[in-house]
Amino acid sequence: MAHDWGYGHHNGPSTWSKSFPIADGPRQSPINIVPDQAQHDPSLKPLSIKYDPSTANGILNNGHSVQVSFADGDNSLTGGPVQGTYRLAQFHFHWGSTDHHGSEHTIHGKPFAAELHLVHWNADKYANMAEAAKNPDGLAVVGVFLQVGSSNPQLQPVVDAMADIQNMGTQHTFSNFNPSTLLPNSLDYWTYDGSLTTPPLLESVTWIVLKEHISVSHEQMAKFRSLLFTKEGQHPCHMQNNFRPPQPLKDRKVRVYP
Ligand SMILES: NS(=O)(=O)c1c(F)c(F)c(-n2cc(CC3CCCCC3)nn2)c(F)c1F
Ligand SMILES: [Zn+2]
Repeated sequence: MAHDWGYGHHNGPSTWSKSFPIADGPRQSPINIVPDQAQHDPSLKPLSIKYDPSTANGILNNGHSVQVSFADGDNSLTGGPVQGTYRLAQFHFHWGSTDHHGSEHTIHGKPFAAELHLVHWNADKYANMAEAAKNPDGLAVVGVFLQVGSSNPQLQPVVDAMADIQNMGTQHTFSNFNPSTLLPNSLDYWTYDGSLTTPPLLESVTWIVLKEHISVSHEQMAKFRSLLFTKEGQHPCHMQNNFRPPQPLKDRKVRVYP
């Protein structure tokens, strides 16, 4: 069944529950994070992230975001709230039509201009990403807020590659890129049990949202918004506001490290 979900008036987040009833489930993402209500937990560990830049193997406009994928390799997320080793599959972004909104998670109800998601799957327990995504401990996504300010040179290779993937369905080679250059200095985080923020909205994600943001310039954000939701030849529709709003916390607690 071809899904035509998107972020428009007729196929956006408020319509997703029609095809994906889990949209109203008990552990949906994103959420609003209230720092003073987050709980300390002595069992939480520091995050350990090690990536191999040689495994970057392409950049894609999938009609929902810009995504850089990685070949299976020595890209590990360990420690933090997770047990075992999670392997990086891809990273992508969500952003707004202005610099004042666009992130998926919010802090005290405040959105950032954009949010980077580094998607990892539990390689100790599952054979691949698709298998992992069907299990409650299958995925771990690191979320990093982007705040508009000075230009971020570490983002520039991704921004430059956008010229080659303007239309939905286009991809380009993208190699020798180390996504840890996109991480802030501090790996302090909030964590909670959640879901994919796009259909199929599977409730298989341990979310790890970093407290420290990275910078992005207004001009770099304009390049994100130059991407298109639409295919070549279709009436062009700029890729922006590709974020799901915060979902009910329900019976969940947010924990904080340290
Ligand atoms: N915003 S998010 O929550 O970080 C986020 C993710 F974590 C994802 F894993 C995906 N995702 C979706 C698939 C198809 C798989 C197809 C097989 C079944 C699982 C999904 N690949 N990656 C995704 F699109 C996304 F937006
Ligand atoms: Zn995402």
